[in-house]
Amino acid sequence: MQTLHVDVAVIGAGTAGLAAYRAARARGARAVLIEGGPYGTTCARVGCMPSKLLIAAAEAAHAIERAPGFGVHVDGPLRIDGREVMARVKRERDRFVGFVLNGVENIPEGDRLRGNATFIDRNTLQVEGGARVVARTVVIATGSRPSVPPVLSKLGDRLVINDDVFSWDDLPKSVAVFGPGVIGLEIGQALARLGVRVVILGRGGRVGPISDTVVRAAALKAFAPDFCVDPDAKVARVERVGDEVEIEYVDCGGKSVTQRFEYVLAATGRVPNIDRLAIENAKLPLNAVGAPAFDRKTLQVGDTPVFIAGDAANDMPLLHEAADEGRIAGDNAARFPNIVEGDRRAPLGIVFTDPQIAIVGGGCATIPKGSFIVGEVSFEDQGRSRVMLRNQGHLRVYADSADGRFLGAEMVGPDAEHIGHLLAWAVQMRMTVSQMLSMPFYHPVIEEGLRTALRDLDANLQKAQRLAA
Ligand SMILES: Cc1cc2nc3c(=O)[nH]c(=O)nc-3n(C[C@H](O)[C@H](O)[C@H](O)COP(=O)(O)OP(=O)(O)OC[C@H]3O[C@@H](n4cnc5c(N)ncnc54)[C@H](O)[C@@H]3O)c2cc1C
Ligand SMILES: NC(=O)c1ccc[n+]([C@@H]2O[C@H](COP(=O)([O-])OP(=O)(O)OC[C@H]3O[C@@H](n4cnc5c(N)ncnc54)[C@H](O)[C@@H]3O)[C@@H](O)[C@H]2O)c1
Repeated sequence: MQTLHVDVAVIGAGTAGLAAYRAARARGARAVLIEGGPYGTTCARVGCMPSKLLIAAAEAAHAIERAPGFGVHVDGPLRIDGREVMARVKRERDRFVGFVLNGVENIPEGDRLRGNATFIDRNTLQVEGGARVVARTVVIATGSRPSVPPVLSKLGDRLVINDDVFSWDDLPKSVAVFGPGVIGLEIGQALARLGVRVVILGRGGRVGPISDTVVRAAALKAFAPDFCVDPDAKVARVERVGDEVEIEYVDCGGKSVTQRFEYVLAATGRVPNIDRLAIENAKLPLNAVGAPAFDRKTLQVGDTPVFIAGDAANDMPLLHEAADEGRIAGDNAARFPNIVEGDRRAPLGIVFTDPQIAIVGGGCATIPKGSFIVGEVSFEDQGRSRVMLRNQGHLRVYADSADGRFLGAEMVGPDAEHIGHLLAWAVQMRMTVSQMLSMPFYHPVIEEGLRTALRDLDANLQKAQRLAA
């Protein structure tokens, strides 16, 4: 068996792994990139990009359905060709994957190892059916996979995950989505707008990444016309019957119903791929949930020569965070033991539903209770939003009650992807609410709604300061 001696071994050629490999190489390290599955990254193959392509088709259909509200009519019924929809999703997806594959092909062949890696010890990896790799340092960048609850595990080929959706040649007639998280809401709403009968059933009351109850209520109100989304559903039975799945549940009208669906989509969360690495052989320090304990600024696991990045780390399982973490981990793996802290950005999460959701600064659940003041605005009467018939949703903004520093926001509403960016930049620049209000606001724009929320926050800050004096 061949044994390779390298400086840095990166496990996983996804977004984090590719960034780690490139950062290690940039520092002059001899590095290898080990991949057990298909090249192309989760984001491009079955994640960010195909989901946004499906959503884009749904937006086109929805724009036609909304047009009569402006007095614009398309005579004749709307026709959605599921085969054409899926063909475009896959064609464009393949283009994005192609760019990643080109990048992988540019990596010297000797640096690319194929097969699943497992730990023999902290510095030694076995590549399944291939070489043994002895490395000065290792970067774990193995991503995540869907976690399927036992109640769905007996549905055979009627149970699908996100990967399966993007391999469909045609749209199905009906889908029951389990999990009103980010994936469930994005894919569920897109399918519903493309004419698929959809129900979204959750557990525990969560809606996407929202933690503010006012914003959560506004989101449920906004999504209601598209489908029944019950974040804490009472599901009595899930059973395969022939080529369908029969579900007995309490619907959004409070009625107990039994309905059949062509597919069940499991969107019930993702688990990091760290359980198939024989990680126990590396004797790494573990956290409370049994995962490697690491420093989020250096990505080092304890004081070991092992680093972790991307969804495998399960800190902020988002694309831009995976890229940042990969870069920091790869750089530090090459510098080891002289590691440095990398820059982390202000937290920002966006859900591409309609209306969109944005969570800035980690949202209100991450700010200690009693230490912040809230300002808010409803978009129902916001000028530009009404002009465009997109007047739904709510924005809540939070500031430090001691010094007026802006801390974050939660929003469901029009153009939340753009408002979210403005607000995340303000968090990262450590701006105060009055500094934000001194910035330009054009007329008539959706950002005027943001100004209303900031003015409300400013007034509430002043009130709190007067009361404290
Ligand atoms: C449907 C969906 C939509 C999404 N949309 C967005 C979005 O709009 N915006 C956003 O920011 N994020 C989005 N995400 C999240 C984003 O895709 C992930 O955070 C990101 O892709 C994680 O990158 P990664 O490098 O950690 O993992 P991956 O890209 O999954 O790479 C991990 C790699 O490791 C390999 N591997 C695993 N185990 C081993 C082993 N033992 N040996 C060798 N190789 C191994 C895997 O085969 C894989 O190629 C979405 C995710 C999904 C599922
Ligand atoms: N736009 C984006 O940035 C984007 C899009 C898609 C995915 N992602 C990433 O992928 C991650 C995973 O997404 P996800 O939607 O799978 O997870 P999630 O954690 O966002 O949501 C999972 C949902 O499933 C529910 N749930 C759990 N068990 C259940 C059960 N037995 N029955 C019904 N509901 C159940 C949970 O309460 C939660 O609401 C996200 O956290 C995000 O980081 C990001």
